[in-house]
Amino acid sequence: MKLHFYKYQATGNDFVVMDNREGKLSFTKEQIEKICHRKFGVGADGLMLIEKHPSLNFNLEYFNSDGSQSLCGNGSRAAVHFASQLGLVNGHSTFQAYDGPHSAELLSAGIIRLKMNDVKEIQLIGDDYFLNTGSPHYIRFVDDIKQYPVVEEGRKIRYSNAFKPGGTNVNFVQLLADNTIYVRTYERGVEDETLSCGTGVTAAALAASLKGYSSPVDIKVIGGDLSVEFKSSHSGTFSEIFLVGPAKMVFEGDLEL
Ligand SMILES: N[C@@H](CCC[C@H](N)C(=O)O)C(=O)O
Repeated sequence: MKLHFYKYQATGNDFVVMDNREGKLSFTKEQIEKICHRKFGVGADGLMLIEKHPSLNFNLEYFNSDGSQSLCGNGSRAAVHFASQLGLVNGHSTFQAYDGPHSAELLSAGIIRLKMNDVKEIQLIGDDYFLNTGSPHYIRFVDDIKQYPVVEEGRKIRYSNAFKPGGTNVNFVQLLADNTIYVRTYERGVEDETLSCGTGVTAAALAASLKGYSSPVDIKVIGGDLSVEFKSSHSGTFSEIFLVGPAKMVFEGDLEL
């Protein structure tokens, strides 16, 4: 079976994207693993299908490279860019994702401003934090982020009893000057460090607000720069959360399954 695909990257988080508006595509876990495999397939952190939705601009089905599903912030930004290339949206868009409906704006120079769903609580676990920004995220603040053993330490927390059976993504965050943070993420479903994680940097920015950082927080990841805007309440909830950053189509082609 020959399938047409588009390859996207959003601050280095990379995705295979397919147009499934005719509803003919569906993949097994093994097929998703093969498409996303960096030696035997196209290679990607995740696979996205853009589908019709009865009332919103489109439906987004997101799969991690192991076939599991969750909300992907960077993937959602890339999907909005792709939907605009397909002519499904013009500037402002609405779509259904894993955690519910979202809206987004396509700003100039391929920057997408994605509205995230409200966050109702941040749990304190020792000196660390846990919250859900559409996907579950554990946050640990560290001093020397560039040297930190992200995969080794991330894997321990991801598979720890506290987060069974679903597991969690794990973010290591260094507080920098000028309201800026550096984030490195171990991603569940990829089971490795990725170059960027949108829901992860969103969680990191909200946790950084508990340490005095204010909206918008500027974020550095291995794959580039992002920012997160939000409003916080005295009761510890967050609303009006936006993830802002670039997404780019890298190439398109046909793959054989
Ligand atoms: N890369 C994503 C997160 C994708 C989902 C995550 N791996 C999970 O399963 O929780 C992002 O940009 O948010």
